[in-house]
Parts: sequence; C-alpha cells; structure tokens
Amino acid sequence: MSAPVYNRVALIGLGLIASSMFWAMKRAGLAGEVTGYARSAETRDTARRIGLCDRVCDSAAEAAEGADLVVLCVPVGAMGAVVQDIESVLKPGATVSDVGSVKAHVIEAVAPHIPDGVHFVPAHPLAGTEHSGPEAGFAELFDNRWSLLVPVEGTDPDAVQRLRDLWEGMGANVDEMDADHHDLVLAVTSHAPHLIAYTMVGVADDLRRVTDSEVIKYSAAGFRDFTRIAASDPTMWRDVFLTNKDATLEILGRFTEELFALQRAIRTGDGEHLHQYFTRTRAIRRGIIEAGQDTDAPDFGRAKKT
Ligand SMILES: NC(=O)C1=CN([C@@H]2O[C@H](COP(=O)(O)OP(=O)(O)OC[C@H]3O[C@@H](n4cnc5c(N)ncnc54)[C@H](O)[C@@H]3O)[C@@H](O)[C@H]2O)C=CC1
Ligand SMILES: O=C(O)C(=O)Cc1ccc(O)cc1
Repeated sequence: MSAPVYNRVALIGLGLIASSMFWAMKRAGLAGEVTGYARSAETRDTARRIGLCDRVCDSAAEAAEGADLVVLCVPVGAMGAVVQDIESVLKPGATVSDVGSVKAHVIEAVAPHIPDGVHFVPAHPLAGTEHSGPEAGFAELFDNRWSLLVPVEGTDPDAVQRLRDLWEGMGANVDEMDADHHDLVLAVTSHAPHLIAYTMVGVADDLRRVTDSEVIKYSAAGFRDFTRIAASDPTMWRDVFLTNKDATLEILGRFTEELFALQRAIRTGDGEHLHQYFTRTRAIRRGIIEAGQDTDAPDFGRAKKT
C-alpha cells in the first residue's frame, strides 16, 4: 500500500473509466476518501449496491466540494457542462482533471471555468474496453498502459507531478504531450480505426441480409476485433468524432487516398503494387515488435514497463 496521493478524490460520471480508477486507487491506497456522482439515479443506485465510491452523492457539486482532485469522467461533449456545475465549490489548491479521449476540445470547454488558485491538468488513459457503465470497471485496466498528461502552459509542476504519481500508482506509464499533437496521434491510432471498424461491421450487416448468418458464423479474428470495437459506447464515440473533427478528417482523407490506390491495383491486376504495400506494412509491424512495443492484447495502448 502506498501513502495516499490525495486525501479526497471526486469522480464525476461513474462509467468504465471512473469505476476502474476507483478500484485501482483502492487497490494501492492512493486516495483517502473517494466521492462519486452520476447523472442517472439508476447508475447511482448501482454504484451504491456494488460499493463503487466511499460516498455516492446526488449532485456533482456535492461530490466535488472539498475534494483535492476532481476527475471528469463523462463523454467529451459533456465536460463543459459538468465543470460549470462544480466551478463554484472547487477548493483553492485543488486539481481538476479529466479522462477524455480528445484533448484540445476539452481544454477549450473546461479551462475558462477553472477558478484562480485551482489547477487544471487534462489526462487520457490509453486503456479501455468496449464495455461501459459502473459495473464495467476493474482495478487492472491501467496496468502497464500509457496515460498521457496534457498540461496547459504555465501549469504548476507540483500539481502535474501529483497527478503523475496517481496514474503511476494505478499501474500506468505516464507521458506528457501537447493537446494538438495528442489529438493527431489519437486520430491515427484510435479514432480513425474505430470509424473503420464501425463501417466494416455496417457493411457486413448489410451483406448478412444476402448471406444469412455466414458473415458472423465464419468470421476470422480480424473481423471479430472489428465487431468488438464497433460495440463501443455510441455517445462516447459520437462525441469523439464531433470534437476531434479536423484531425480525424485529415487522417480519413489520407486513408481514402490509399484505399483508392489499392482498389485500383486490384482492378488493374497490379500485383506488384499490392505486394510492395503489404511488404512495407509487414516491416512496420515487425519493427514494432523488435522495439518491444507490441500490443499483446487485442485491445489498445499496452506499453512495455521500463
Ligand atoms: N471507454 C474507453 O475505452 C475509454 C474512454 N475514455 C474517455 O473516458 C470518458 C468516460 O468514458 P467511459 O467511462 O468509457 O464512459 P461510460 O459510458 O462507461 O460512462 C460515462 C458516464 O458519464 C455519465 N454521463 C454522460 N453524460 C453525462 C452528463 N451530461 N452529465 C453527467 N454525467 C454524464 C454517464 O451516465 C456514465 O455514468 C469519455 O470522455 C471517454 O472519451 C478514455 C479512455 C478509454
Ligand atoms: O478497446 C479498445 O480497443 C480501445 O481502443 C480502448 C480505448 C478507447 C478509447 C480511448 O480513448 C482509449 C482506449
């Protein structure tokens, strides 16, 4: 057990990430008391029933009042509204953080509502599953995964270090990045791939009407991964695409160009083009493995502990 990093932590939005944070903090004794708030009474009841949070509150302000760390764990599009509910109760010296999958938009929506004397340190754990809600979380979710901190310029280094201590205590490896770079990297590694998975499952579903259940019955591993990813929470992913619009469109534009080139190679029988392309992508995968950065799970973001 470590010494607590924060005496009081408030989790706003009790879904997969908040519940995993709660169990991970408890596992390592990182917080004295953890309060929680969820918008729906049903989620709050579930949280109370399963012992998620030391105290489940009926408003975000009640949960955040007196907290040393408040973590916004709601969909990216809801962050701005949630911080407005709590801004008047934030304690001087407290830190506000978030776990949103997009950073520039969250900073734009949240930073104007952070009172003087309160620190704001945005974060993003690169770990998740296709499941959501208060019962989806588990203490090991962040073990040996990256968590990215995205502090705005001029942020108190002690506040950043303390949040780093918390994430490391929850098992994660921590790096710092600026918001625009984060959003571009995530568009390539997470956001565009999710959109492609959604599309591929939609296409297969259309086809299923013709081929009956064969598409699912005989699906190989690649397609199974697509169906897992495409089962992710619709609200969360709608918000990701609407708030990381420019970077996602940039990557999708490049993707479409390459796809058209491959499509043309197939149509014209240009085996040389296909072979060269696949040789290049195979070398990339092998390079990743040799560098010790392999993902050893079908999901995303595992990093080698150094
Ligand atoms: N699911 C994943 O794999 C990952 C998600 N994230 C980010 O973490 C955040 C939370 O995601 P999850 O825990 O997966 O979601 P979730 O769907 O499991 O939980 C979200 C919670 O926020 C609540 N909520 C929704 N709108 C709200 C509002 N307007 N006001 C108050 N509460 C509201 C929901 O009722 C629910 O309790 C999102 O910003 C997401 O982008 C980050 C890393 C991985
Ligand atoms: O389950 C998967 O494959 C993921 O990609 C999990 C995930 C989803 C969203 C994030 O912002 C970070 C990680």
